[in-house]
Amino acid sequence: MAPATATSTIELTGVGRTYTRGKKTVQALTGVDLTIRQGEFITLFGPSGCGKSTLLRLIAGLDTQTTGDISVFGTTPKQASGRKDIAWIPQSSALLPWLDIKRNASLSSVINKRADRSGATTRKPEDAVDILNEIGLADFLESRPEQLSGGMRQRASIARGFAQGAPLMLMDEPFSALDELTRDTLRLRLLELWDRHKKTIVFVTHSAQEAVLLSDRVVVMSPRPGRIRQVVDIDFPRPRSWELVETPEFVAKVAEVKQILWSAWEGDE
Ligand SMILES: Nc1ncnc2c1ncn2[C@@H]1O[C@H](COP(=O)(O)OP(=O)(O)OP(=O)(O)O)[C@@H](O)[C@H]1O
Repeated sequence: MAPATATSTIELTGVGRTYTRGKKTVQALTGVDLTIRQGEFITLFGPSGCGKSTLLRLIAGLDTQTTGDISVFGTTPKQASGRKDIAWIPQSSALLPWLDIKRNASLSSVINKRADRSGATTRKPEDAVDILNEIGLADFLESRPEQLSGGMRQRASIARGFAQGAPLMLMDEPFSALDELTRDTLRLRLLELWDRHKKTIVFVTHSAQEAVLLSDRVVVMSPRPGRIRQVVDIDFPRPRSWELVETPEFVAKVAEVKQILWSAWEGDE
């Protein structure tokens, strides 16, 4: 395994994942080499079936690679997950319906007390109410999930992830079920939180525009078998705003990222 450097959070070396069901074999990922730096916002971008979620699940320790090595903060993903150093933000908010938003967002502090007492974790739990305020839910702390819109529920889910205090956050298409206007707002809110709380974020999306707006680097992937085509640096200054999206440079960068994807597909045929 490649040694993790002081500034690297995640090292993936020759990572592959093959699923076998009966006589059928699916090579979901092959030959993935990637180093993710501490504090980086990195996005996995590609079409359906290129292995984005598989890769995220491997980093989370929810699944195990068939080949290669993964190091998260110098240990296996499962060990990092056991230390509560990884927060997972799912596609749908997955809040507990019988708890109000404040209690939902605070839940991890209650659940993870044992890991905190062991002293092994590097996570620093944060006040859930502070983060709910930051993400614009100050007036809804006592509301239950069913009383909120889909966008508000997803905000609460993101707040819960940040309140957990894990240094690494894995986000699997967290905005995909939301309408375009809500997505636009939440993208910027997420960037503000990331900037203030200094997390490493690995984010999965189908949207080239979302990938370019949010990321320091975009990992462009292609399917059959799932692999990395190219890693694209996104150098636009931060903080980023909607004015950036209108600029010719931004539009050109989105086109460049899409072009890498299309050329990968043409190469497959
Ligand atoms: N548990 C599993 N058993 C068998 N095949 C699987 C399993 N999980 C994923 N696959 C296959 O692995 C490939 C990659 O799937 P994965 O969900 O990682 O892709 P994705 O890029 O996240 O797709 P999407 O954007 O649609 O979520 C697909 O061909 C999928 O059918």
